[in-house]
Amino acid sequence: MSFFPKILLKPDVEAYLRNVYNNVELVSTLGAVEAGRRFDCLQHHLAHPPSFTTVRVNTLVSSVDRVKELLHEEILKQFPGINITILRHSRIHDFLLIPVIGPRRKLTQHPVQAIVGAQCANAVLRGAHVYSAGIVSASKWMQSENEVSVYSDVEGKCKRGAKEFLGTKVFIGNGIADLSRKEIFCSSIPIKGKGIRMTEPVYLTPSFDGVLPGSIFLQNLPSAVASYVLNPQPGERILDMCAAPGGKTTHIATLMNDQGEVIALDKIASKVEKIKSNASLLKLSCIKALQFDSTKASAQVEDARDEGDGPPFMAESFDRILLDAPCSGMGQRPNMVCNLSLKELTSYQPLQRKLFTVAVELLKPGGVLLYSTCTITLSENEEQVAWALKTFPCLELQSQDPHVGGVGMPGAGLSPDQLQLLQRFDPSLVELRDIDSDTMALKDEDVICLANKDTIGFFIARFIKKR
Ligand SMILES: C[S@@+](CC[C@H](N)C(=O)[O-])C[C@H]1O[C@@H](n2cnc3c(N)ncnc32)[C@H](O)[C@@H]1O
Repeated sequence: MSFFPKILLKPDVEAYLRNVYNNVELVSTLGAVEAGRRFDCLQHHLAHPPSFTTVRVNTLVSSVDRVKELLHEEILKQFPGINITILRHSRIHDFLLIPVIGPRRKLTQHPVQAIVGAQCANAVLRGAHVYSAGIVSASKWMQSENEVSVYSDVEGKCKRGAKEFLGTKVFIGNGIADLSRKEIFCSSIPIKGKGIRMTEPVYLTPSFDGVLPGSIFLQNLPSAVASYVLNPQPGERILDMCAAPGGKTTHIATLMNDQGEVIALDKIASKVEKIKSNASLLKLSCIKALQFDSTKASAQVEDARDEGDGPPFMAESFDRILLDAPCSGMGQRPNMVCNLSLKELTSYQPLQRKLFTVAVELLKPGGVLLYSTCTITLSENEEQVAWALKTFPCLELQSQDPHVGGVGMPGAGLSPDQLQLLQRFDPSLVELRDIDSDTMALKDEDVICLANKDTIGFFIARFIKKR
């Protein structure tokens, strides 16, 4: 049983990513040893959660300081006696940072064990309890109210209902069973709801499920940076081409003071419902969420509808466009095991280019196009920027404000000046360290600096369409 693993990747995927992080341009800048060290760091960090839980405050209904006070009270309720300081981000004004304490290496493990699926384990590492559907196996004597040690079945090899599991498992914390083994596996009706209440997770993260609904939105820091960099203004017409579940859509609408029009498209109907419910929960009325394939969102002149309707839309009809593209998602954390094949990992570039081409058509001259992904490959990030600049002479790469992440990664033939304009959040740049009370004794600016770096992997490029 390993306690502190690196992300488990398919061998050809690992080799592909190793090559990305050891590409000729990068190695000539950093040296082979440093490039190798960073790749090791990356693999480690991807398996672990970011060092902060980040919360966006809905500033249209609550003040950031009031929410900070209320969340502080909530954390004291959840973790009595543990002092966790909440910090306001100095540049992302509606953002609160809550340190994630861990990994806590000294927890005692109990004889009663439960094995959960890797997805469920990822959620537990970010503060969730264990839902009964996520439990794959449990000790044969597990009764409700037992103290249970919970493990992730990282390789997905445990048989549902097994009484014992001798394969690879990773300890993720202790909890109290809400149900017995019999209730979980022998019930004639599907069991829903909590199965184990986590009392001692390896990573101590408050659960904000159902806390201050409508006033807060859990969001990764780079996602909030993307909305700020887009810089939407009240009264503008904005297109969010790949919008579900609406994290950035709702942030954009909030930054516009709910004035103007944010058109949020997503290809999948059920996901569009999620955008609508998030918009309604956050009391935002300027969002219009529609199911549509954004690769078809640019109208030929003859099939364009009247302005205001759509899609498809008239060319050059949006002030700003967000293309938060479908991607391989390799920046997501924590991710102890990644089942993505190399074929899938490398399959996104053509779709991203199709969407990008539509975005350029729909953008007004002088308008801003923001391209982002939550992945770390060159092919979906810097290579796409190099392609865009070559394919669309009307586009100019612009600097970003705020720029709190790193710069672009060498390897796609971009100049050093161009790389400076890109914003890459790359966990490979973060030193390996545990977060404990020493971290909380750091100066605020050092904590914010850590929070800016120790995030999910993410990429942002901002373009302007020349007049
Ligand atoms: C990275 S997620 C978007 C996250 C979202 N922007 C947010 O901040 O909450 C990408 C989304 O693109 C959607 N998508 C994929 N292909 C699409 C297409 N051709 N047209 C519209 N949406 C698409 C997926 O359904 C998925 O919800």
